[in-house]
Amino acid sequence: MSKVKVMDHPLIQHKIGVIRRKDTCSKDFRTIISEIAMLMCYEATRELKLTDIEIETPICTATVKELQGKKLAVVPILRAGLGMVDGMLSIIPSAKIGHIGLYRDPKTLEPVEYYCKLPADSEEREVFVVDPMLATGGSATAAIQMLKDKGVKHIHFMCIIAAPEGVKKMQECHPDVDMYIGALDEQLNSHGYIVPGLGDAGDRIFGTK
Ligand SMILES: O=P(O)(O)OC[C@H]1O[C@H](OP(=O)(O)OP(=O)(O)O)[C@H](O)[C@@H]1O
Ligand SMILES: O=c1cc[nH]c(=O)[nH]1
Ligand SMILES: [Mg+2]
Repeated sequence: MSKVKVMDHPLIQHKIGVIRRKDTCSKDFRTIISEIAMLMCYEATRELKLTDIEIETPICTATVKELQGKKLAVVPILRAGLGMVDGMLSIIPSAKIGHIGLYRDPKTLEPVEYYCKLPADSEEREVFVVDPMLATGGSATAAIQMLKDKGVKHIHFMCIIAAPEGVKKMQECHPDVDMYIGALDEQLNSHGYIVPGLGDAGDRIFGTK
């Protein structure tokens, strides 16, 4: 069964409180989404493996730690996932970026695929799929299936707000994928929006509604 880590860091919780407010403007919303993504990335990379290497300091030879093995990739689910990329790159600047385009059909709530472009060596990378919202789980499970179909094996999922329905669907469909969640909310409403949530993350990031 996948590991589910709900963030308890006070800075993350405070910032999530600010983006939930309906009067937080697009500019502030974008900035804070990026800051949360950076803080969550710090937590989500806590278990990356290290190896010892020998280096020369200006004083002597020393054994230091270096990230071992697999390189990293960040894969945002368009559009809203784009808002998390810069924050993550600010602390893992060498990560490659893939893009998966999916939108949720407003009537059926089913994900509709429109784009997929991944780094050439994604199969060898530790991939972090990012999207601020996990609602029914349709988009995240479909995106992760697209990655698996292309041979990606080491997948983690990061979202800022999750509904219990989405977490359950992820665990059923992808029990091998760890989940890092900023806040676990109560439920979905009849339109498939997370309650209390923060509304439509993509629209709030890009100012489209
Ligand atoms: O778990 P689900 O029920 O699939 O809902 C979550 C999805 O809905 C939102 O995207 P949206 O369809 O609004 O696209 P957008 O990012 O382009 O706004 C959100 O960013 C997720 O991708
Ligand atoms: O609450 C929700 C649900 C899906 N997508 C969003 O952006 N917000
Ligand atoms: Mg949207």
